[in-house]
Amino acid sequence: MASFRTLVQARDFTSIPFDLAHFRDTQESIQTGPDVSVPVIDFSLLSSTNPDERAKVILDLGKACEEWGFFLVVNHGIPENLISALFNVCNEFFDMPEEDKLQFDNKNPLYSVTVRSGTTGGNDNEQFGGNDPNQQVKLWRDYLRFFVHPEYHCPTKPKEMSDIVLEYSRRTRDLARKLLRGISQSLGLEEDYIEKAMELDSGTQLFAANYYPPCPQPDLAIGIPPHTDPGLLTFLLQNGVEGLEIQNKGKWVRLTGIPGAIFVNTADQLEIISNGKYKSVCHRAVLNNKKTRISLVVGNGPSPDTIAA
Ligand SMILES: O=C(O)CCC(=O)C(=O)O
Ligand SMILES: [Fe+2]
Repeated sequence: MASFRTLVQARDFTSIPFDLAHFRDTQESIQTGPDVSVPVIDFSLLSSTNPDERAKVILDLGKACEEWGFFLVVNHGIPENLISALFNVCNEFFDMPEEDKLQFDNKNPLYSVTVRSGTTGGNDNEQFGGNDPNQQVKLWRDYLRFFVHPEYHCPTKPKEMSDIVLEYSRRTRDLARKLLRGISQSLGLEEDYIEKAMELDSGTQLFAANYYPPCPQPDLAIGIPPHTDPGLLTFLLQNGVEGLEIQNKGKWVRLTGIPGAIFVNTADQLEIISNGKYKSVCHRAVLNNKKTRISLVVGNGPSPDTIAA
C-alpha cells in the first residue's frame, strides 16, 4: 500500500477506515510528571574517576532496570548535530516519491532493508501480534528498518543517509557497550561479563525509523501495539512529540522526554541474562491528531551466533 504519509496528505480523513481500527484497552494512561517520572542516568558518571560517583550511578542504573526497565540517558556524548542530521535525513527518506521508497521494500523479513506502511499485526510482522486474528489491523505508521551490524546496510537514497546512520550506529554501539558494563556490575558480575557472553564484537544492531502521521481518531488506531523488544538494550529518540507508553506497576505511563536525552529500555535477552531481575517491559506507540511523530530506534542485541547458556 502507499505510504501513510502520502495517504494522509492526499485525503482529508475525518474518521479512520475500518481496517485501521484497533481496539486497545480502555485503561487511561497516566502522564509522567513530578510524581511519576522515568529515571534519568547521567552517562558521564560511568567514566568518573571518583569511585563513589561511579558506584552511585551503577546502583542507579540497576535500580532503573529493575523498577522501570526504561530510563533516560543524559550526557551521552552523541553530538546534537549528528542527532538532528539523523532526523533530517530520515524525514527526507519518508518525503521521497513512493517509487523511490518502494525500491527498498522487500517482503522477506530477512532482507536487510525493509520499508513498510500500515503493517498488520499478522504474519508479516510477528513481533507485533503474531498470528492472532484479532490483531489483524493495520498500524498507523510507515517505517524503515535495516541491520547496521555486524554487516552494515543502508538505503542508497538520500545519499547522505549512509554516512549519518553509520556514525550514529558506531556511537550507539559504544554507548550500549558501556551501559552494559555498568549493568553487568549492577548485577554483581564482572564488568565485561555481558559483552563477552553476548559476543558484542559481532553483536546485532538494527536501525528503525517510525513515522506516525497525525490521526483523526487517535484512540481508535495504534502506531505500534504492546510488545517487548528483542535484544539487550533499545535506544529511542523522538522528534519532541510524545507517544511512547510503557507498562509500569499495572498502568500505562506516557513518557515525557528531555531534549537531547535518549530513552533506553532493557530488552528480552537482558531479562534472560539477568535471570528475570531486569524485565523486558511492555510498551506501545500511541497516536495524536495534531502532529507527525517520528521515533528513531536502535536495537542492540547479541551476536547472531550466541547461544544463551
Ligand atoms: O515509536 C515509539 O515510541 C515506539 C517504537 C518501538 O517500540 C519499536 O520500534 O520497537
Ligand atoms: Fe519497541
